[in-house]
Amino acid sequence: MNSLSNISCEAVLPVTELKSTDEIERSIQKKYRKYLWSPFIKAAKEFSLVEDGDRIAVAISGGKDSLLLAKLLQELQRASRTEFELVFISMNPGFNSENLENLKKNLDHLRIPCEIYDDNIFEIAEKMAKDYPCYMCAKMRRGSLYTKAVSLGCNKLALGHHMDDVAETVLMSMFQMSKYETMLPRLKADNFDIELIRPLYYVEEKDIIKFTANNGILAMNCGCTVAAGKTSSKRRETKELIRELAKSNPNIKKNILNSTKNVNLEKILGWKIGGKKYGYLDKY
Ligand SMILES: Nc1ncnc2c1ncn2[C@@H]1O[C@H](COP(=O)(O)OP(=O)(O)OP(=O)(O)O)[C@@H](O)[C@H]1O
Repeated sequence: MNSLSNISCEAVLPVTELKSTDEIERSIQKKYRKYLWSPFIKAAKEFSLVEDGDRIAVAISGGKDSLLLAKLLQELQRASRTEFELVFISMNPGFNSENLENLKKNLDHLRIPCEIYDDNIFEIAEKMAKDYPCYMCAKMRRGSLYTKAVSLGCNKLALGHHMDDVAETVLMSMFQMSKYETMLPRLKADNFDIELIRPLYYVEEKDIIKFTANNGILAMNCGCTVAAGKTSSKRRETKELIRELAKSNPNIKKNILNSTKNVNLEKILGWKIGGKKYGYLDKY
């Protein structure tokens, strides 16, 4: 076993015993309708994420976000007139046996018929980029999931990124890379004939945590050193910053996300389209 897979982290712990599958499924439409179902539907409609004839691979990491993503898409399939197929896939990057057993237990209890396949990216990421393996790991994970989804005949791959991930990404681009851009809710994959969709785009992480903890689900919290808080992570710093700012501005995450819908190009110094750079002085 490699060291990335063998560290425990601050957990989202259940605050009750595990609820029955029926109860958990019902809670999506009842107790959490406003916080989970409605924002999920809003994003699905606004960005046409799910369409007739789609065959969607749902990427399950075993964490709280993708478990909820699977349940929401199953519920949509049950409730909507749109005809689409779902295929659930989980890449085992070298999880320890405890995590793997828990993942299988959760999939079984939540009635998610998921194929778990091995791709030992932890070991490779750690060898190639020992101090900051995140980037390498994420890149390899994306390639692995695209390849698997395409091999299963899927035209879309659904990921569990949520509103907090989006807001953090916008700030990280500005603070770390001096550029303004966001994580898109739907995009064509580079080098693969597949689209990536993010149906939790408008769902807040705190509501996913409530759903998970109050239904007694012990989701996988992290399978690696970085998520366990052992290595410096810019994302963690940014999350902390937004949390701090939200104390005086509760709308901060929504505002950051919405700012990417309201870019006033007349008050921007420079921008890029199709790899070409433009500046506001071009028209003078
Ligand atoms: N090992 C994996 N197998 C399949 N899908 C994965 C895997 N790891 C990540 N994903 C997909 O990529 C998304 C983003 O990954 P990330 O590691 O940022 O997860 P996260 O924000 O902790 O979400 P989650 O709670 O679902 O783990 C996940 O929600 C999931 O859809």
